[in-house]
Amino acid sequence: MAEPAVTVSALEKRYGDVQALRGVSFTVEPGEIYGLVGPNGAGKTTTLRTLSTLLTVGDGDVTVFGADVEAEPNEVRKRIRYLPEDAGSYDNLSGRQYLEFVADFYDGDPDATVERGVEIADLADRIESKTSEYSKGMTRKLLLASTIMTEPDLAILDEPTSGLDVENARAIRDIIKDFPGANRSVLLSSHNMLEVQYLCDRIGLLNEGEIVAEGPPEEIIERYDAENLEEAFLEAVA
Ligand SMILES: Nc1ncnc2c1ncn2[C@@H]1O[C@H](COP(=O)(O)OP(=O)(O)OP(=O)(O)O)[C@@H](O)[C@H]1O
Repeated sequence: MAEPAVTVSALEKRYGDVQALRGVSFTVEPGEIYGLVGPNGAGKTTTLRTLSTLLTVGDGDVTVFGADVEAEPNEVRKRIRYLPEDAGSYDNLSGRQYLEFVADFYDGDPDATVERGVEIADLADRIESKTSEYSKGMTRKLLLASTIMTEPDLAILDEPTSGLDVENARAIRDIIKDFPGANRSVLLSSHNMLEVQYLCDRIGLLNEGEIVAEGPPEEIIERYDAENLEEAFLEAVA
């Protein structure tokens, strides 16, 4: 079997007195969209930031394509791109200039990378406008495009559609759904149950630092004899 994109094993994390993660374990397979879903404060961002090598591992083991995030962070960084929930672009650059700026950090033909980004962002001639003039939805599309235009093996996306209207959220979801290939994976977080049901091959329901249920969304719904994922979540934490 192919090496997992991600393995998280018994991950614990504490911030002072707050126990944010209490033994979280899951894997993400190549080609898979995996969603961590749960309420505010469940530990989603903490998990994603640990995988992205931005936080130390408290306890447990975390690997990305077989590389340990603490022992080999540079190996991990070569394979991933991380889009934080609160990411911004540079106000004085146009959308295209921002994509050019990002493309220069990565291998590959920068022109081809930028063209891919322009196509993914799908902002028509507004790609030439300064990003300070973008709406929230336009900015998010640009940032998502800049994240996946470099074709990382693993895209880690924190709340990719948070705060967006229905149309922009749908556009972002479609971009994400189109991204994985045989060897490319997506790990995303969301508190939107409908979103993960639409997007994800498998999900982990995270609550108070623990995964309370895991599997394909339909299987979880069936397991709890629920109408939808929201109801299944409430059953799982009851
Ligand atoms: N830098 C920090 N210092 C102290 N506590 C923190 C810090 N970052 C997160 N926490 C705490 O850790 C827990 C998990 O937070 P985290 O941000 O990982 O949750 P989340 O599921 O991403 O939430 P949200 O959906 O609101 O973004 C929360 O109790 C939070 O208050």
